[in-house]
Amino acid sequence: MLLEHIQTPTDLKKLSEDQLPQLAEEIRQFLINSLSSTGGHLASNLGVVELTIALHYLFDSPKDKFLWDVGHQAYVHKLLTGRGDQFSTLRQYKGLCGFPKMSESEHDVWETGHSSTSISGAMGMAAARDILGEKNKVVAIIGDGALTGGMALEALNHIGQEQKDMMVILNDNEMSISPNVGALHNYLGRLRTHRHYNKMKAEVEQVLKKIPTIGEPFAKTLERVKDSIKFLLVSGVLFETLGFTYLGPVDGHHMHEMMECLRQAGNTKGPVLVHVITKKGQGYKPAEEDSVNFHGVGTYKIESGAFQKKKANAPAYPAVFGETMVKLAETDEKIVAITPAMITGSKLDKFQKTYPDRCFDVGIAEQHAATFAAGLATQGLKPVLAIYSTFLQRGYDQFIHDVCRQHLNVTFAVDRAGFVGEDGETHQGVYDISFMRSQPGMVIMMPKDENELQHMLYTATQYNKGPIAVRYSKSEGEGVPMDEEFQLIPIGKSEVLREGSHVALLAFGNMVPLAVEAAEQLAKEGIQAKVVNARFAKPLDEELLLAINKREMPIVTIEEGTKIGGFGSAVLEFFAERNKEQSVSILGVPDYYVEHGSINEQRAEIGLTTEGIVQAAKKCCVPDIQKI
Ligand SMILES: Cc1ncc(C[n+]2csc(CCOP(=O)(O)OP(=O)(O)O)c2C)c(N)n1
Ligand SMILES: CC(=O)[C@@H](O)[C@H](O)COP(=O)(O)O
Ligand SMILES: [Mg+2]
Repeated sequence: MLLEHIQTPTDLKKLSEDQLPQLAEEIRQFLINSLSSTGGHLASNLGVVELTIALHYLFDSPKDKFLWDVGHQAYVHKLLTGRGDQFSTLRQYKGLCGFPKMSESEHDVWETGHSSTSISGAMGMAAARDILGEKNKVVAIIGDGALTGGMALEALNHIGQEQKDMMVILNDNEMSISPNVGALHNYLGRLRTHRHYNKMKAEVEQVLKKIPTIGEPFAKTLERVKDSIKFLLVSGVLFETLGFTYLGPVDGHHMHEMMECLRQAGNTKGPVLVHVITKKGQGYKPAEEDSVNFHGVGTYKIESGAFQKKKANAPAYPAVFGETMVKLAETDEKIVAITPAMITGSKLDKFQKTYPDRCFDVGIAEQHAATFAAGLATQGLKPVLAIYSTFLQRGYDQFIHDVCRQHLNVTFAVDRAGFVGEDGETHQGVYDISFMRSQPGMVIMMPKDENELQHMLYTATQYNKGPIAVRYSKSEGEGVPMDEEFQLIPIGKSEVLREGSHVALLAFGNMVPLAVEAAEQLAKEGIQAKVVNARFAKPLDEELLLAINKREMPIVTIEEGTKIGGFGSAVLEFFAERNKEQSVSILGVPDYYVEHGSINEQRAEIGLTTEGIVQAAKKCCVPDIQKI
């Protein structure tokens, strides 16, 4: 066994090149075994085994900087940098992070989770190196999916101008989470299919050069002719025009070929783009055949690839979203759906199949997605942008500048709102209430359960006074029955679930069930809590708030979102603006990044639990009640 003797890249370099394919095989088996019980991003990592070995074998991390785009494919990198013994804790609370993490290793020089940032980061490191007069390589490793992210192209554009010595390794497996999309993807396809062109050209040159006297000059002429043809038809002309030396395409699973290509890249001045062709899920048949479902897996049986239990926290709400969208579109032909590369995660597959002309997967392009939605809305259509809370952050200016400011009728179906569990701090959907609330006229809803989600989606597509957001969590749902008919929810109106006179629990969205439980516990201690399903973080139910204030009841607000500028802040502002005395305790995400673990562990860490609500209510009840 070779892998067990590798704790650092120095250990790796002691191997002969001939031993590397065996090491690759051992790493593959390790990943397949380990992730069968922890889950994780299996398929992407199986695709970069040889590439990662070659990079650590040829270059000198951490002096040479490796930046893993998205970072979900950095498990092999972690294995080769001394973290193999931590893989049993992968993506678990206080365990190994599923993405690069500086606090874990000096070899993790750049933290990722959101896509398309590696090339910009690499350019920054290359520019800094040159200013500081240092000598080291800088390598961004980016997938074909991540390359559809606009900022990746911004970075390529800048690098081409600056001509820094650096490498961009394009890991092209034709897949994003789903099959990759876009014109760039089609272009890469032409390069992929013509990779045999290079081989054929080299063979012809070899033969010609053997012909005495005329052979050499003829070969050169032919070279020029062929290069111009290649340049026009199949070369990395896009990248070469941007000022990169384009190398490849190279077989990313052929260790020797890749080593040769990376050596050449390492000896090439200026920016180099190495086009590596890999297979997502390489070496594990179930993942090769279904890399979509093996992109991010829960636990599975190794022999068959059968998933043992749904991915941790299999969310209930996206399925309701997907079903509701199909129903709504049946009777409203103006409804169109947009997803930035998350068609399966957002459960828009059925909508895409049913209404292919009204479903747009724009690739990993959240900025474009938001402004594209704005464009659709200007023409009277009803775009529904299905977007994870955390990824909406990528389209924030477009949200403000193109949608809100123009008061366009765009529905934001903000999925994975709140804690997301194992993906951790880069993916927590805890800022959207705060960053959306700042926009004049914005409407922000969150359902207490799956049934209310369908009504909120219906309400949003009927609403025509500007943008509206329905956020829903990664919770496993409440399993409530679904009404047959859609109901309109009056904008800004809350729902009182339980009357009480000692304290008012204003719960937003998926926090409502916790508040109901807390009220039942409080009642056992003689404290009568009023429980309100807030439904809206904007606009607030002013009538309800004033009535609570009039009865001098303390308020506890509860939201799975940052306390800074969230729903609780809105309630505080409401009373402050009216110079009203009012006790408000805000339960929410404190001012720090909550790391990976299960959703329940994350909630427990910050006291966003039934017990946490009980304690907060007791603390703010009127003094004589506290004696109870
Ligand atoms: C800004 C942003 N949007 C969406 C995602 C979700 N996401 C994670 S991986 C992925 C696909 C990445 O495809 P690619 O870069 O080709 O990597 P592969 O998994 O094929 O190795 C997507 C869309 C993300 N991480 N960041
Ligand atoms: C790495 C990445 O950003 C995605 O794969 C993300 O992990 C998907 O999240 P869900 O599993 O919640 O769809
Ligand atoms: Mg890919």
